[in-house]
Amino acid sequence: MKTPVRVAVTGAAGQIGYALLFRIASGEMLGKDQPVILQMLELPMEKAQAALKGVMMELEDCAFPLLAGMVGTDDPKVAFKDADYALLVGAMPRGPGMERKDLLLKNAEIFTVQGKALNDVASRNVKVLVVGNPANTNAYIAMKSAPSLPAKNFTAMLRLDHNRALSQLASKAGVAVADIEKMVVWGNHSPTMYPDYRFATVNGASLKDKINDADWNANTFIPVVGKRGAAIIEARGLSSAASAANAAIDHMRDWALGTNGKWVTMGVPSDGSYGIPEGVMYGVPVTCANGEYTRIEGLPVDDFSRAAMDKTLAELEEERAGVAHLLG
Ligand SMILES: NC(=O)c1ccc[n+]([C@@H]2O[C@H](COP(=O)([O-])OP(=O)(O)OC[C@H]3O[C@@H](n4cnc5c(N)ncnc54)[C@H](O)[C@@H]3O)[C@@H](O)[C@H]2O)c1
Ligand SMILES: O=C(O)C[C@H](O)C(=O)O
Repeated sequence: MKTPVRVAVTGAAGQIGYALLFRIASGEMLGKDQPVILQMLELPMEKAQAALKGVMMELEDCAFPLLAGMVGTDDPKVAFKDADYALLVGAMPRGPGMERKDLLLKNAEIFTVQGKALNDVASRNVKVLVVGNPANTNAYIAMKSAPSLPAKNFTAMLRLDHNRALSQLASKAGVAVADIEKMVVWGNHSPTMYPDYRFATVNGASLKDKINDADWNANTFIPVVGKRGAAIIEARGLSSAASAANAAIDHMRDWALGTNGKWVTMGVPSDGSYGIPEGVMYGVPVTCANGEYTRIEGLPVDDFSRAAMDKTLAELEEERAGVAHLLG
């Protein structure tokens, strides 16, 4: 049996937490031979802590063979202590009348505190995934608040967008999701993201050629994927949870266990390639092996793509400027 690893999850009593924790404890994220210790963070409010207690009781009742321990806390330094993996899900939701800017600032406070706590107490190899919105900028804030951890350890979740794009493409082209390779989603996890299937293949053949519909790409595919989160909220009255948790599992599993050469999308601090300034937390195609991600470099960028990639970059730069004064 392997030594247990420590997995911190924030917002553990929320919707995504409820769809996520049981799958981590059953081995779907890190493998069926990897014991885990769950370190769960919730707000100090009585209701949140009571709900967390209930989730922990249910985890106990599953008698998961891989669940080697559990910690429930309202203290980030307890939740992140020696954490090998940290899934930052908890965030302040947008309330009535709240501007995007207000949301950004409220979350900036949360992710500054959590970034500092990770910096102080987490494993030096901790792999951090930020799910809570605005995910890219929250990840950027956490990264900047943790100067003694490598910047590459901080990532933002674009995988839900990647998976949404795969399903839309599979349905349009009448092919199996599993047969599509080399899909990319560039930029911010927001409606400005740019899902890009120029390089995608199905069983080795070009998917773009097979679909051959530029109008569908610009006027249906890109907006449908970009606005899918809002469509789910409209339909359910709540934001996506099971699919978001599933994407978080996909992201962490691939990062930890590898993709066997398959491209996946991760929001990672830019290395300056593709004209994206260094440090911006931007969705790019990667492969993963041996616990590390490697960007796919050198893809051609045509005029349409340049405009789309710059639009989502401009939004990220605006978000970054909005929180710059908090980051010192
Ligand atoms: N990146 C993505 O693709 C994606 C997809 C879906 C949802 N999301 C985002 O994920 C976040 C969580 O969604 P949800 O549906 O689970 O929300 P939720 O409101 O059901 O749960 C969030 C939980 O986080 C807790 N929380 C808030 N601030 C916290 C803090 N500082 N520390 C610890 N816990 C805290 C709350 O008490 C709550 O229990 C939201 O920001 C949502 O917009 C992102
Ligand atoms: O779109 C949202 O606000 C929720 C979430 O980020 C999603 O993409 O489902």
